[in-house]
Amino acid sequence: MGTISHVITPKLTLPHLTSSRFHGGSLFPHSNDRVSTLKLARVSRKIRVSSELKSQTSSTISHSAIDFSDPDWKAKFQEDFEARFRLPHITDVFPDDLPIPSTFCLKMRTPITGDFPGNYPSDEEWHGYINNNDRVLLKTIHYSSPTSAGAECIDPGCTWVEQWVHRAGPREKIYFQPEHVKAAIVTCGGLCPGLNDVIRQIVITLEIYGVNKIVGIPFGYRGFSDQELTEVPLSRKVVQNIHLSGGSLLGVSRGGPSVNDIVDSLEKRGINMLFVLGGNGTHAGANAIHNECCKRRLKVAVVGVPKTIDNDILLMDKTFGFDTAVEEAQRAINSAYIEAHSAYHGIGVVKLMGRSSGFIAMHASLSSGQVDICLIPEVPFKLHGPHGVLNHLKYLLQTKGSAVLCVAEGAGQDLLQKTNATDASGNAVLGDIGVRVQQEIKKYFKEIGVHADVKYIDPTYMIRACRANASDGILCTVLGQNAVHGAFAGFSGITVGICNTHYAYLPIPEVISHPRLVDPNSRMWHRCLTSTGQPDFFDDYDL
Ligand SMILES: Nc1ncnc2c1ncn2[C@@H]1O[C@H](COP(=O)(O)OP(=O)(O)O)[C@@H](O)[C@H]1O
Ligand SMILES: O=P(O)(O)OC[C@H]1O[C@](O)(COP(=O)(O)O)[C@@H](O)[C@@H]1O
Ligand SMILES: [Mg+2]
Repeated sequence: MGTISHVITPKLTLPHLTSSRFHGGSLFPHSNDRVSTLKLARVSRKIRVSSELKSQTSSTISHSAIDFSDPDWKAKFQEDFEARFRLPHITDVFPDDLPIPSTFCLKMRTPITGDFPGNYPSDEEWHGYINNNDRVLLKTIHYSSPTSAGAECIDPGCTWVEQWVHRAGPREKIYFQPEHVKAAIVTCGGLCPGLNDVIRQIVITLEIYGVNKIVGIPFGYRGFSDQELTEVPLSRKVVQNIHLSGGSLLGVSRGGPSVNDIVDSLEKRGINMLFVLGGNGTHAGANAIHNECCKRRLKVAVVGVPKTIDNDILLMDKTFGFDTAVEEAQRAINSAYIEAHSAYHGIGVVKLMGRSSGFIAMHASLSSGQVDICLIPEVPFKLHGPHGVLNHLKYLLQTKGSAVLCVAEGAGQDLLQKTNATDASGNAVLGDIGVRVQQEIKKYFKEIGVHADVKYIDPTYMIRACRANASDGILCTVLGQNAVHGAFAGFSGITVGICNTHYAYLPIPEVISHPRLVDPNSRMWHRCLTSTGQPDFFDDYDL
């Protein structure tokens, strides 16, 4: 694809009180500056972010290697970007593989007649296909300066550089004959609302292409090696109503067999399309499976659908299940609020999931409007001392009579004893910050002789075991369908996500290089601080 170059020439100017229309100049000299100074005084605590965190919150690229004195740096950057986001394809390994016309054509397949190859669509023109050169723009804001809120600039001058990724959807030509496909679906890691919706859509879409060998692998990657676990045959009939309940029809697990064993199992079972639903770990596994299949010259399409309520996958607007988890968390926060509000000097503490990313806690706090203190892993805090959480709670009891604190499970780990323990997937087992915060609050108020009625709510598993809400239901539907389109189009080692409201295919390594984190200098975190009214819980010299 050629590079499309844009010159930003702002034609639309917003009417402003300082414009010449207002005779005698501005009614409010420097009003803009003053308002923003006042407003931002509370929220613009530019948090000193470690360089590690900085690189993790900016979701595209490490720019340190770019030589900006080179007049061609922008073209080179875009070329490099295009190469990085190129989608691995079956023809990389099988260059002689020829595509056939797609069997996905809604016009031809309503009602589904089922038998192939006799029912391939005719030559009739249908405009429902995505062109392989279609692209989605990854970044849509032109920041005029690196100091603009949330700016993600590539060069010090904040040059506008377009970053295009591949558009998801059905292609006119496909690389698998439906009658030769055996498709498998596997769900790994922890639960997440919407898993059943995605399974359902994958099955339904595969059937529309004409696939009739579809199986589920039980209990995550473990199902590939455990002899006691047998494949689950899947069809539209089986999955018709599964989205009405939470969990996964197939079950989930952490840990499991080696990549070699998984690929052995794929070979033995004759699986040539694998749909992998999971988070960072699962995708690392999916990419390794894809690489191993390439190495063994197996024609297998491995396509991921990102699943994580933590919303910690890079580049995407959000992952499915996140919205539902935030919504479900409202019930816990509201209960904490009612309890705290109804008690004399009541303090409600709610612990929410979020291993390394505080998105659930931040969004749930923002959404509820009932939280006074939100603590997330990305922002350090102190419990004790004049600027600590406990002193602020005392202030809240004095001024409001009650308080609600929402803490993400990965927050404040520096305050807890490190265990070095890991789960079966190798994820660090975290100390319980919710319990610790609760204990410290009780101890503190006892010590200072102030009455405090502390209620602790831990809805952890409740927010992820529920059924997907309507908006997640739609997201799951589109992701599931696009996963199948991606596999039939011959892509492998890819995943599907929503980027700037459009659906895109992304090479797996680009989305899992590190967990996506809340940027403490982002507008969303600032909005959260404005909403809760909380101060900084650390001093500059603490960092
Ligand atoms: N780096 C990796 N390479 C291969 N497989 C992995 C890797 N990390 C995790 N896995 C496997 O992926 C599955 C899910 O990983 P886990 O971290 O528990 O959940 P999630 O995918 O939600 O992050 C597990 O079966 C685990 O063994
Ligand atoms: O008890 P489990 O199953 O290990 O799950 C706990 C973890 O699951 C999560 O909800 C999601 O993690 P995954 O994306 O790895 O599944 C984390 O927030 C949490 O730490
Ligand atoms: Mg994970």
